[in-house]
Amino acid sequence: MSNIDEDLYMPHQKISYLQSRDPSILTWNKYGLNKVRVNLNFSSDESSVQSTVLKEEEKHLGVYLRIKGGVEISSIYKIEDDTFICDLSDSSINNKIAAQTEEKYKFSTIFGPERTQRFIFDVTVKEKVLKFINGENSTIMAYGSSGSGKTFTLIGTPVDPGIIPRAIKYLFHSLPILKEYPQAKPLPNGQAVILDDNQKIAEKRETFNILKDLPNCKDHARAFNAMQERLSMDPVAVVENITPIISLWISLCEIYNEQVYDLLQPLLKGQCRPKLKIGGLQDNIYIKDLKYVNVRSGLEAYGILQYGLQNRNKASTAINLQSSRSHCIFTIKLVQGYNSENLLISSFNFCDLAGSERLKKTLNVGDRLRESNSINNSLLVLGRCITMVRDGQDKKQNIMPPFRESKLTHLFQKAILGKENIDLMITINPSKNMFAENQHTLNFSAIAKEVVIDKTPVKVLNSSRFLDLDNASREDEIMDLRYTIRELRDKLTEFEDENRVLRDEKANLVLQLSEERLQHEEDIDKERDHLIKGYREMISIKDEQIDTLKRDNEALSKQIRKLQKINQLTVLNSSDSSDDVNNNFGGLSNLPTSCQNECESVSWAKDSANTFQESLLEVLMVRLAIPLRCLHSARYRRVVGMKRLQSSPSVHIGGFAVV
Ligand SMILES: Nc1ncnc2c1ncn2[C@@H]1O[C@H](COP(=O)(O)OP(=O)(O)OP(=O)(O)O)[C@@H](O)[C@H]1O
Repeated sequence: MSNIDEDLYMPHQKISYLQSRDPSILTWNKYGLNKVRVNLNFSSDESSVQSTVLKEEEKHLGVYLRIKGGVEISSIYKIEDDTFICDLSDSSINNKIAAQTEEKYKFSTIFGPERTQRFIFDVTVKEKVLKFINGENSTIMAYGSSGSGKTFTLIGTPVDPGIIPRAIKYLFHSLPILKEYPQAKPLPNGQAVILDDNQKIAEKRETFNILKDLPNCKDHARAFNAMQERLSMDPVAVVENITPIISLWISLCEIYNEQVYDLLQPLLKGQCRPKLKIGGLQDNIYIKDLKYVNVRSGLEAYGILQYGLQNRNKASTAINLQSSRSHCIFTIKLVQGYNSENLLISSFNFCDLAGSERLKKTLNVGDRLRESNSINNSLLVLGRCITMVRDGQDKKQNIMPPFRESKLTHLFQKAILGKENIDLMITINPSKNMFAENQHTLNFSAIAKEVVIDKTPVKVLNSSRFLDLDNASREDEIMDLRYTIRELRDKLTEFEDENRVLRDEKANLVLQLSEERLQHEEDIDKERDHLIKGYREMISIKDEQIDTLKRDNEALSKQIRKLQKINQLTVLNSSDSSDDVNNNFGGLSNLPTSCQNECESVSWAKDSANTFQESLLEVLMVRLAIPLRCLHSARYRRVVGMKRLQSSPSVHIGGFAVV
């Protein structure tokens, strides 16, 4: 250890608490009530590990129910010991499907709204922490609808910490002081390696770097210290046969929209959080490249947890102002032993599932809707997997549930199959308007409660195969390759299915297109025929009009010719010798042929019944300038074809008043 630079860890003033010891460590064993001796069993003989006799209750998955506090409990719910009863006869819940009057759900323990965080921790987790120190793996999963209190139960608040901070506290309370530098590190594939001096320094620097970036670290430190004071009187467990190698590591990741992200990975400005892959096979599924951060005290672990939680995807929905939009997995790993050949690795997973959501209630759209769909889908797969495990166990059949359909079930398949300690913390909001959500959650819990744990949890021991990193990584590579082959095969089948669907869709579209084209052509033909018919009709109407006009024109020309003759006669016989009349009538005798056209064009513009007469008058008065009084004579009237001209002294023609 000589080359380790002690100055490297000189605490920055702001994070000085990180280097101080937990008060719990200083008071370690001071309140040593109910001491528990933990005996580490390093025997690699599995039969010795499996010889432990399970209690009847432990043979099934542990399913706890927590009823949310601070809300009015609906009268339809009743608690009788460990049984939760829903009164389905209540008309207000409008449950049309219900055939029976009540539904009963049995749980390992029911925590009413009055139960404190501490009580819940004591019942559900405390003993598991000791098992964890003793080398066993455990998982606690919080399941419930959005806003029912999953995050509150697991994380809690600074004044009312949940299961995880209490577990951290209790763990460090029970362990002796850990060495300044970690001696061994867990590998992603579940094994562990001994660290050399440089690696030890690098790991310690990593922890320091994360904590120095933690905003509000003083608040977190204060919250944690306050919690420690409250917990200091708790009974502690004491590990008596401590091994020379003992290191604690934590990781935090989330499954968001079916992608795994490392929440402890510090990012540069503008850098996106990288997506992680899942590796391994069957009983050894793990997240590749997930970061494990070394911690030496509860305070450090709490700080790192807070750092990661700040990176978690949260958003406001109509149901919960701070709704978790992802499944979040917090893992504590403990590596203990004597040398690389005798290392025992245990892990404790805390999984805060995102809440199931009814889209009608959350009013989600856009990103929130996409998240809801992905959350609901993965919870649906979880439900299907648990149901199939239960059914398989019932019928003693080897059914393989669709674990790979979601990242969550893929990761926890060993625990769901009952090969590892797993407990479910079911949370419900007991208000009446959450009835449908609660029924769904309770039905899920009823199935989960029947899953049998078929093996005593097996301890993970380092075997000689994993003695050095080279071997471990080669083993890892083989597993990776196997996994990739399987993944590629799955993808190929998926692609083939998709391809078939697409081909069918294409054929349908081509058919549809040709049908539409035919239909379109028919429409065009119909339209064209219709237009042609219309034009033809219009042409025949116009022809008729032309004929009428021609006839009118001929009649007009006849009249004009008659007028010309009359005019000549009038000039010869007229008793009216006024100059005007003479001039005009003289002009009329020389009436040019264009005058006939004038008459014609005027009559064209008219549309009244007397068109022809009016046109004639117009020609006589305007073009030939025959005074109105002359037109009153019987001769003109006869020519024009009118019995009598208007008595009015003026006639309006073409907008001009002719007097
Ligand atoms: N047992 C309880 N007593 C008092 N308050 C509670 C309790 N459980 C939850 N709450 C409060 O209810 C609100 C919603 O709780 P929480 O965020 O834990 O729900 P959730 O189930 O995690 O929701 P989501 O799935 O949307 O993330 C929070 O303000 C929390 O403090």
